[in-house]
Amino acid sequence: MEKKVAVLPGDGIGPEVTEAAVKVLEVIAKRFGHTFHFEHASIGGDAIDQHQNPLPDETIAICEASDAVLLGAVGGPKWDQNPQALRPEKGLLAIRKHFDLFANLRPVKAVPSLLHTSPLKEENAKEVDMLIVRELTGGLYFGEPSHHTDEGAVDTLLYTRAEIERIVEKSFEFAQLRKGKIASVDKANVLESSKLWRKIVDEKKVAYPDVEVEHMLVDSTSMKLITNPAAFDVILTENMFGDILSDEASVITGSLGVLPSASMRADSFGLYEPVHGSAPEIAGKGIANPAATILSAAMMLRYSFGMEAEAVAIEKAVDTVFEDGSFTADLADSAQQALTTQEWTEKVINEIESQSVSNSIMNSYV
Ligand SMILES: NC(=O)c1ccc[n+]([C@@H]2O[C@H](COP(=O)([O-])OP(=O)(O)OC[C@H]3O[C@@H](n4cnc5c(N)ncnc54)[C@H](O)[C@@H]3O)[C@@H](O)[C@H]2O)c1
Ligand SMILES: CC(C)[C@H](C(=O)O)[C@@H](O)C(=O)O
Ligand SMILES: [Mg+2]
Repeated sequence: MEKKVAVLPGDGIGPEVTEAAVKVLEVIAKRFGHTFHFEHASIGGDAIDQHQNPLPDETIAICEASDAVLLGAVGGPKWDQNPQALRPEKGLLAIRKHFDLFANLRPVKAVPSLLHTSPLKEENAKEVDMLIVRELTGGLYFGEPSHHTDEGAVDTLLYTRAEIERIVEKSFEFAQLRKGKIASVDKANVLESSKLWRKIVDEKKVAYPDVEVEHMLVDSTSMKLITNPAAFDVILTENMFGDILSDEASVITGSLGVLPSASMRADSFGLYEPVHGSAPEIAGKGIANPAATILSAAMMLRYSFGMEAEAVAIEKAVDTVFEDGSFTADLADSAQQALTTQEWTEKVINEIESQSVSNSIMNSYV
């Protein structure tokens, strides 16, 4: 297959981790006989510096001409004092909105070889396998009015029925493919938008009798994520709650550096990015963990290109490298044992290449 991928490295560690993921995708292309065309474009602070715009038209055009987008991260102290329209984060919100990427999938799965780094007791963490389905193009992030003066400030939490219905349906579809359990997380004891959210979840669940639904409040959910994370299958929630709960859930698995994400719309086009940000304090040192971006690339292969075997090849290689005890600094026991971003990526690449050898040996016996 031939596919076009727009690569938006962004800021901080973004360029380091996207470079790693592109290298892995190139190896996958070679091993499985595909052609991936990569076109790089700017977003975030990088785009502000070059074009005075966190999401230039040229970047949108490159993404529109692509089958999927791979993004690193945006933001950093350099742009923190900029006016709102020139904040790197605006570029990220704008690209999500422009492409109508309403469904943000954030899988959180315990990796046995990382459990030593989790602050949770091993018996609590080891069975964790959840999918956070976060609404991504509505809610507080986009509601108008939204502005501030020195005397006051306003943000607006707005959800339309249609916006809620489509994310609720997505979460039911995913629950049917998993353990059939949804925790729909809201703040219906206070927020009007959450009351409508609950009503729509209840309406929709009639069509999915095989799925069990529990409504949960976001405050106690954040506690249960720590005390009993294995109890969750699909967590369905709105934009802001999903942002916070996914960073919290990353702690269970050991590091924010291993959590991937996919942002999808109704068709197969998607944007793939790590859950983490631009980590400015470690940027340029070559020590960032590229696993989250490499695993996001695997999600791209699965959801945008329908390449399941290729996605599994990456996921297996990442697991094997962790099992071998190879870690970047965020997960290593000591600085001496830590691999650089490049060294760790090379291990994943070698692993994929050795899978190819064992597969061809297998094939020669069939
Ligand atoms: N999707 C995105 O582009 C995105 C997401 C979150 C934050 N941000 C932006 O990133 C900037 C920094 O935000 P922050 O510090 O709150 O969050 P962050 O996710 O960048 O970092 C949080 C912590 O995790 C560590 N970390 C994150 N990714 C890592 C990796 N791959 N390897 C090793 N360690 C890693 C960092 O060093 C830091 O200690 C802000 O400007 C924020 O707006 C962007
Ligand atoms: C950078 C920020 C706008 C973004 C968000 O809140 O969605 C980030 O935290 C994320 O999780 O992707
Ligand atoms: Mg976040």
